[in-house]
Amino acid sequence: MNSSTSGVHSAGQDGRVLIITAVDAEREAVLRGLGRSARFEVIAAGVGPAAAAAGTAAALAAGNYRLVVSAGIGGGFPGRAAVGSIVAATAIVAADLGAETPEGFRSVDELGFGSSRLAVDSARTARFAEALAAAGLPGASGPVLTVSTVTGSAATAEALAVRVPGAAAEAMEGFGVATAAAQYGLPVMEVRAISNAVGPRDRAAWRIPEALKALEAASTLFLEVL
Ligand SMILES: O=C(O)c1cccc(C(=O)CC[C@H]2O[C@@H](n3cnc4c(=O)[nH]cnc43)[C@H](O)[C@@H]2O)c1
Repeated sequence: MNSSTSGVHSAGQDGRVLIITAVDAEREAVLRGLGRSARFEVIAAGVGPAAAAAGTAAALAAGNYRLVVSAGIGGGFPGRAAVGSIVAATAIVAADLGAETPEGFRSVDELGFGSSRLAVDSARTARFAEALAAAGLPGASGPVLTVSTVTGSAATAEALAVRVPGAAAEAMEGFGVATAAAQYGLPVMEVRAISNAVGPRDRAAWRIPEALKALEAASTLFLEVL
């Protein structure tokens, strides 16, 4: 057992909720919010959709879960999700999965190779969004994009917003987590605490401590909603 899977949340128990983060700082924020509840397992699986899918699949093969949640920090689309707010995904979209053509980007859907959009557990997502509002936490809902490259220009941000109408946030793991969950027939959710705006790269402007605090606050609501 490594440091990312050890602790009070790894006690064997049926029907738990599996929460996948990318890095340990996110995992620790989620654990602070959850307290000592044994209903949850929280694993830091690594950055990006491949690590997320592999880590999720390995956890699902080893345990008994009823729900999978992709959680962490993320970029918020201007006008949709402000820094410090919490986004509940209404869909999980692999926004850069496709082909570049002379006519522009073509998604895997258009290419006939599958779907770049996976459904979330809409009932639990709605309950979570209601709980955010009731707790007075700043929240937003909308599709959350999974990208392999963090957006770093206004042009890409605009292209993604056009590609996925209503896009609220982007991150790098949701589609991998959701793909693994789907293979096990399990419902999935994605929750992102916004650390930065999607747009021109300005790493110094990322508000990671604030986002981790928001992630911790959001995770307290998992106890009542999930
Ligand atoms: O440096 C730190 O202390 C630190 C603490 C927690 C997390 C990080 C990360 O850099 C995690 C990488 C993670 O962040 C997500 N993310 C955040 N903003 C964006 C974005 O604008 N576009 C795409 N992904 C974003 C992503 O899911 C990465 O896994 C550092």
